[in-house]
Amino acid sequence: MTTEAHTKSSFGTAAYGGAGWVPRQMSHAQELGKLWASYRIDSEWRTLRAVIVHSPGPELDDDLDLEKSLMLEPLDGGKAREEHAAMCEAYRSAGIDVHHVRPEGRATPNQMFCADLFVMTPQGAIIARPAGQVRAGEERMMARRLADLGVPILKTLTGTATFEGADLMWLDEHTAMIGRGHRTNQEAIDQITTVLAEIGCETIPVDMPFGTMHFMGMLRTLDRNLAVCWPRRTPLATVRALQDRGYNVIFPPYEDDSASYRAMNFVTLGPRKILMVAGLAKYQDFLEEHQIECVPVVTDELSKAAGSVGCLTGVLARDVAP
Ligand SMILES: NC(=O)NCCC[C@H](N)C(=O)O
Repeated sequence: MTTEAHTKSSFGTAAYGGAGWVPRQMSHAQELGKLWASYRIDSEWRTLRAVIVHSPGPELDDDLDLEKSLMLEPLDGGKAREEHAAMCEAYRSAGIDVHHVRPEGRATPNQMFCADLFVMTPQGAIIARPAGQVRAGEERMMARRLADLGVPILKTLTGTATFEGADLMWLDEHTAMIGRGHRTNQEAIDQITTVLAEIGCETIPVDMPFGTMHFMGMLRTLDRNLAVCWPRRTPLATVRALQDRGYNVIFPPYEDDSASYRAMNFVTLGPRKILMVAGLAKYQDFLEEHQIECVPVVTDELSKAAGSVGCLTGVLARDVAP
């Protein structure tokens, strides 16, 4: 039977461009905080508002093959979980919202390193594509949770691109620097350069030395005009780009690889305030001499998995430039 709706012409109706049609009113950027959640970052130092973490579960109790699972030493799952819970509490005490990935099924042992699984931009997230086979798919759990939280996903990497979020740092509101190295390849840099250009941002790639893991370990930003870099490891182009933007670049005392790595693995809570690994008195003294307020958390057990505060923390939202 033919109904009236099927015989009447659709020409001139709103659905086909007629006078009743109301075009979309706002740009994507304007819709952040309205249709989409307002999570975004345009710096590494403005006040931190929200993070995403994965609190490790039974996956750390397995008898892990250290090399295959990219760990440094066997770790005690119970202690690691306690340390992780204390880190989350430190964020909450600082007034920061803590979201959890809650992966479906049993998590993989590195799922807790959330900083590697995405990176935020001024207009949404870029989903990472971890370089090692053992971490493949962790990003899917992150993407699902980000979508649930209302975070727009600007890009999921394709082809054979590999990128880990800890390789991208914001130098200013319009400029990101990416470390090309063990975890992030040129194909990923090309794709990220394109997507960031679409939102008016420039991408500067720099090469990292063999034997290093992430760019995060070479550059941390403490304030609008203060950055800390790893002596002799940070690319010249990074230090110069920071100085050109008015940063005072400081270099902490070098002790040994392990201590220096953990010392750089902090998260900036806001201008001149950081959440850092406890037990690094020399570095803490150095930072305090530069008027940095340090909030220490113990990560002795978690560090055996080759990552610490910075790696465990997916930064979701900071205040943005006015
Ligand atoms: N950003 C980081 O430094 N993440 C640490 C990742 C450790 C993990 N075991 C890995 O090798 O991928």
